[in-house]
Amino acid sequence: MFRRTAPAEQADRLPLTVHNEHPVQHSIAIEHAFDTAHRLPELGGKCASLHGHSWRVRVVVSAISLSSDFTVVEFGAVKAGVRQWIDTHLDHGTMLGHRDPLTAPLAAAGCKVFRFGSDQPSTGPESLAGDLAWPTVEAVAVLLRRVSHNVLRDLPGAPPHVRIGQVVVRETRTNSAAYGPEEPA
Ligand SMILES: Nc1nc2c(c(=O)[nH]1)N=C([C@H](O)[C@H](O)COP(=O)(O)OP(=O)(O)OP(=O)(O)O)CN2
Repeated sequence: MFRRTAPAEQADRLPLTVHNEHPVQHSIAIEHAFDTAHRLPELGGKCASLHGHSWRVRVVVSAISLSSDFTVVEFGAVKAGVRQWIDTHLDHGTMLGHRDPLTAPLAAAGCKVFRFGSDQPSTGPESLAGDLAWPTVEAVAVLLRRVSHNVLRDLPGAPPHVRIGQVVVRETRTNSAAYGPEEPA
């Protein structure tokens, strides 16, 4: 015979869980698009040639409970911060490995260049990709999760229980990479 594990009148007061493992979470997501070139010489073939993509990024922000205004965090503030960083450092620019010989001529021609894998700057935007040797879509997802984390950290009055969840970066209609905790089912 089927038996309840708790009396019905107590059930509403039990902690909410999914599969008894993950706490139930609230999450929101913001998206942005940017047009940026890259090349991946270590992969060889056509990826070694300088080429561009219309990239899309989706950033999940999650919280175990809502703030007093019944939000995880206000959309606009997160979106503005992530968009501003991407538009300043990546959009209409070129992402290269730091030893890529194209870096110097592109920069000399006044083109925006963002170097991955450069451990030279210990601060500044490129330091966020210092341990990422090449601008693969996987590495761009790691970079943009770090960027999103910093945006959230620097929001005035950011609630301490709010976290950046999974970041998904899409470089083409068929190719994408995700980084960060999976969203609870
Ligand atoms: N794991 C990864 N593999 C590849 C990456 C990457 O970042 N991570 N990047 C590339 C290239 O950037 C390339 O632009 C995309 O490659 P590919 O899908 O082979 O090319 P198409 O978009 O032209 O593919 P079609 O679906 O045939 O049009 C390669 N691999």
